[in-house]
Amino acid sequence: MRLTTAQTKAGALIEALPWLTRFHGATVVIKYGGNAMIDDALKSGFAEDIVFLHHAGLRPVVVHGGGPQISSALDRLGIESTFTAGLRVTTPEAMQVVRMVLTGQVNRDIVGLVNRHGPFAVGMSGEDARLFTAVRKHAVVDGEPVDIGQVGEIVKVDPGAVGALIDNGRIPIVSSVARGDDGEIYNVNADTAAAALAVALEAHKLIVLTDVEGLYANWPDDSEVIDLLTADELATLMPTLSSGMVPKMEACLTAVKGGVPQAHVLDGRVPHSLLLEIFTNEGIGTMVMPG
Ligand SMILES: Nc1ncnc2c1ncn2[C@@H]1O[C@H](COP(=O)(O)OP(=O)(O)O)[C@@H](O)[C@H]1O
Ligand SMILES: CC(=O)N[C@@H](CCC(=O)OP(=O)(O)O)C(=O)O
Repeated sequence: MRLTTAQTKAGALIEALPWLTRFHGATVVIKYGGNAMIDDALKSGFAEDIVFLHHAGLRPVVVHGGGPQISSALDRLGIESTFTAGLRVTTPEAMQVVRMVLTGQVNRDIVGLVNRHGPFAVGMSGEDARLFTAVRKHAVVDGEPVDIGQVGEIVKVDPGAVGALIDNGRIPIVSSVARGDDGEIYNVNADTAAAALAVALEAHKLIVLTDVEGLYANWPDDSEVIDLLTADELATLMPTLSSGMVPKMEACLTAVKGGVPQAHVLDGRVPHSLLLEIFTNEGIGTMVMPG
């Protein structure tokens, strides 16, 4: 029997039923960033997905980065961007730009896109209500600690304000800037910040959107995506990973070891990848599970 278009659509909705049941009330922390955040149509689609999750009874929280946007702002100001071990070397001057771009620009853009659909999104910085407290982080290169400026390592998360917003029917949108008890502000990698928040909120899932299909088994060869791996398998792989995948997979590992049952890396270039991952039987991207 040939299915009509309407029947195919009904089939897709019914496929979502067990997942709607399973994830009703679940807190999902979504890291949105970088290169998945450049295209306008994808950005609008991302906002729709977040609102869809909200209406479907999940509790979405967005933590965002904005590395490419920071780099172009620094470039316009004639400030050079350098990275050590995947982290931006952040001078006090660069830190002002990081804060301005992440909290003042990227955060506002995402809040605006979500709020096209209703009064849901509330933007926050990790500095607000002491959400993220950080200390100065040193990168390690060839076994030696290297000063990378005002880059922060999160040592404490107070998720109270985020929880209160969710309980109030809002969708928190959080920039990855942290405060220190020393009075400094710190630039935190957004993957790392998302993992720390997922653990503190006891989230059911951490989803990291990026600009590749998932973790490739033999990078730079992109013919095989690892669809599932345990935390132990990932820990073994960690020393072999490079560039932007290091903080991403480290974030998945931290989340799962911290009690989050599932952490995913998904292709943010695929329209509605969030919905495909959460509400279809196949799932997509790379999933990390405990064990
Ligand atoms: N094993 C791997 N699998 C997939 N991507 C990898 C791998 N190793 C390194 N990469 C690189 O990591 C990049 C993702 O990190 P990054 O550019 O920091 O992402 P984002 O901008 O989404 O935060 C990919 O575009 C790819 O170039
Ligand atoms: C310390 C550090 O490197 N911070 C990042 C923060 C933004 C970020 O993580 O953005 P993406 O997720 O878009 O890469 C940076 O300055 O680029």
